[in-house]
Amino acid sequence: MKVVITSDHGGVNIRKEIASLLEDMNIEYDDLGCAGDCSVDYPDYAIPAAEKVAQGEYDYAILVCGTGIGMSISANKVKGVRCALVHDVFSAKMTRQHNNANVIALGERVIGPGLAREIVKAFLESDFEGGRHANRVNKMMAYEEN
Ligand SMILES: O=C(CO)[C@H](O)[C@H](O)[C@H](O)COP(=O)(O)O
Repeated sequence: MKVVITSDHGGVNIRKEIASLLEDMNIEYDDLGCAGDCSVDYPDYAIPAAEKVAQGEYDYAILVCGTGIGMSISANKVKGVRCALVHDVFSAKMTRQHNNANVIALGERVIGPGLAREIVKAFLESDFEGGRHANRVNKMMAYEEN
C-alpha cells in the first residue's frame, strides 16, 4: 500500500501525526507538504495529491486543512477520486466499506491528534465490500464520465 499525505497551513500538526502513524504501521508514504511557515491555498495541495491517486501512483491520499472541507471539495473535483470528509472512526470504516473512498480529508481545527490517528488507521484497515455498494459506486463514477 502507498499513501500520499498533504495539508495546508491549517493542517500541519495533524499531518505530522499521520506521518508518524504511517511510520508506526510500516506503510510507505510520501508527504507533499506544506511547510507550514506561511499561509497557502488548499487547492494547490489537494488537487496534486488527488491526481496522484487517480493516476494510480498512490492507493490513498490523506488531506488535512483547518476543517477538511476545502481539501475535500477540491479533491472531489478530480476525476476518479472519491474523497470523504471524516471526523469519526465509524465513518472512516464505512467510507471504505460502502463508498470505496480513495481519499479522506480531516480538519485540524475540528479534531485532535489522537482521534485523527484512529480515523486514519480505521480507514486504511478497512476494505470495500462490493456487492450492492459496487452498483452505487459505479453509478457515481458513470455520472462523472458524462
Ligand atoms: O478550507 C478550509 C475551510 O473550509 C480550511 O479550513 C482552510 O484551512 C481554512 O480556510 C484556512 O483559513 P485561514 O484563515 O486562511 O487560516
